[in-house]
Order: sequence, then C-alpha cells, then structure tokens
Amino acid sequence: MKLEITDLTKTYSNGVRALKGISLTIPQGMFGLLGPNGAGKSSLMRTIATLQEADSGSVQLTGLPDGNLDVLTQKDGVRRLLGYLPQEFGVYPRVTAEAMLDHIATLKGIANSRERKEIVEGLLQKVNLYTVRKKNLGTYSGGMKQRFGIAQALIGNPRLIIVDEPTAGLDPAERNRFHNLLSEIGENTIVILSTHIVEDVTNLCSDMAIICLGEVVASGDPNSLVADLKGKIWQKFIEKAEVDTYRKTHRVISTQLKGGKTRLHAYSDLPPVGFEPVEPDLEDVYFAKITEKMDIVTV
Ligand SMILES: Nc1ncnc2c1ncn2[C@@H]1O[C@H](COP(=O)(O)OP(=O)(O)OP(=O)(O)O)[C@@H](O)[C@H]1O
Repeated sequence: MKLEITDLTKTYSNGVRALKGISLTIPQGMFGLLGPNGAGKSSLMRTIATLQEADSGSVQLTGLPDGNLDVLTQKDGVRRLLGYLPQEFGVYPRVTAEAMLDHIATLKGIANSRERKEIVEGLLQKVNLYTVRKKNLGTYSGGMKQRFGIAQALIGNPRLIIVDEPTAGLDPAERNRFHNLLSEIGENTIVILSTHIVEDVTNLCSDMAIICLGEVVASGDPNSLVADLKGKIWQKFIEKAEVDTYRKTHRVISTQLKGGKTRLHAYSDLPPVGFEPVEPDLEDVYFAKITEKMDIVTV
C-alpha cells in the first residue's frame, strides 16, 4: 500500500496558494511531514483526509486488496480506512472518554454494542486512559486529550492515519508517551505525522518530506538526507550583534543561543575561515532546505 500524491494544487478564495504542485509517494510506516508555519501541511492533510477539495492533481491509495482508491473522488472509501487527529481537536467537555469513544465507534459503523464495548475498552487501555474513562473530557490535561485523540483515530483499524501537529504543547513525558503510542501502530499502516518539530521526525519516521511555501523542498529517508549534508555544515560561536555581518558573507542556515553565546551554523562546500566542521543532523537539513526558500529571519 502506498499513497501517491501528484501535482496537487490549492489556492484559497483569498488568493493564498497553499499547495503549489505537491508530488510525494508515501509508503507504509511512519512518514514525517515537516515545514514551518504556513507551509501548507494542514492544507495537505485536510485534502488527504477528504475534508477539503484540491484545485487540481491526484491522490491515489494504491496496493489495496480490492484495487486502488482515488482519494479525491472516492471519499467514502477513504473515510472507511482513515483515522484522523486534526490540529485543533475539540472535545465535548461534559462527555466521558468512554461515552465519546462509544459514540464515535457507532458513527464509524460498529453496530454491535458488545463489540463496541470491547473495542473501546481495548483502546482506552492502549492509550492509558482506562482508569480515567469515566471522567469528563473537559477535565483532561493536554496530553490526555491528545491520547484520547489517538484512541478515536484508531477506531475501526484504519490503514491510513493522519496526525496533524500532535505534540505541540505537550510536556516531555507526555510527548514521550505519545511517541511510544504512535510507534506501536502496525507496520502495515500509513501514518502521516505532520509537525514543525524536527526531533519528532528524527525519533519516529523512516521516511519524510519537508514542505515550504506550498512546495516539496526535500523528501526521502532522514538518514540519507542527513548524509547528503556531510562535510557541508560548519559552526562558529559569535556575539549576537555579529549575526547580520555573518549573514552578508556566509550562507547562514541557523542561529541558536547556547549558554549565552550565539551558535551559528553555515552551509558551505569549503571550510569557511574561523569555522569548525560539525556533524549534520536533521535540523541542519531542515534549515538548509527552508533557507533556500525563505529568509532566516522569517523561518
Ligand atoms: N481556509 C483558509 N482560507 C485562506 N487561507 C488559508 C486557509 N487555510 C490556510 N490558509 C493559508 O494557507 C497557507 C498554508 O496554511 P496551512 O495551515 O496549510 O499551513 P501549515 O503548514 O499547516 O501551517 P501551521 O504549521 O501554521 O499550521 C497559509 O498561508 C495559511 O494562512
């Protein structure tokens, strides 16, 4: 099974071109979709989740037992296979987790109440909310709500799971718990994790893409993307006031405060004078690609 996206475009009625010909092949496993705010990640996720129309292009789910699915036109077929955790996941505050999951399971077509009870209990245990299943959702913390969000997305054994910026605002322990949960989702499922947190992709994804201003600027497996930068990233600690000067003479891809000093990373085929070589990581890939399109100040 694969999700094949070809030349997908979307312009909103206010003239914003959110998707400018996106082409991507997304295999089974965890796929990370990285991009800065406004890159078009949510627009792409909503289109794949059949919640919004594209202007042109195609999205095909191929390799299914009973043939391919055209995601843009065969929406009911896609919805039967889909689990979706949107960026803004609202919950009904006065409903218990158990009652809400039971309701969603009914909506997803699980008519038999005993079967539903079994599924709901299993999911509550999986996301570690079983002991608080009788509490109203309004009393849940951010992390608990996200785990509840995953439980509802997993109802009906989806083959395609989309999670949009799931760890923003979670504390490290909850983020860890959420990562473990995602990594337990079966190998024979496509999981698309849309995020602007590079570390989430480093930790979880075997394949990825970076999008920026509605275009794919890199795609592939994270290790190869990092390997491509070997010998090209250089670092220097400078005073903050010197950043602008360096930006005039070097291709600065990122600046970060480290112990009160500013650590500057620059991209160069040859060693720049006064810089030291540094092992690239996925963050360097991200910034090197993004700064090809956008000014570092706006990244
Ligand atoms: N319904 C809409 N109407 C008009 N413009 C929109 C709409 N939704 C998104 N946009 C614009 O389209 C562009 C892409 O937005 P999108 O939400 O897809 O990006 P994103 O990568 O998910 O960003 P973020 O990380 O901030 O959520 C942005 O410029 C945004 O302002």
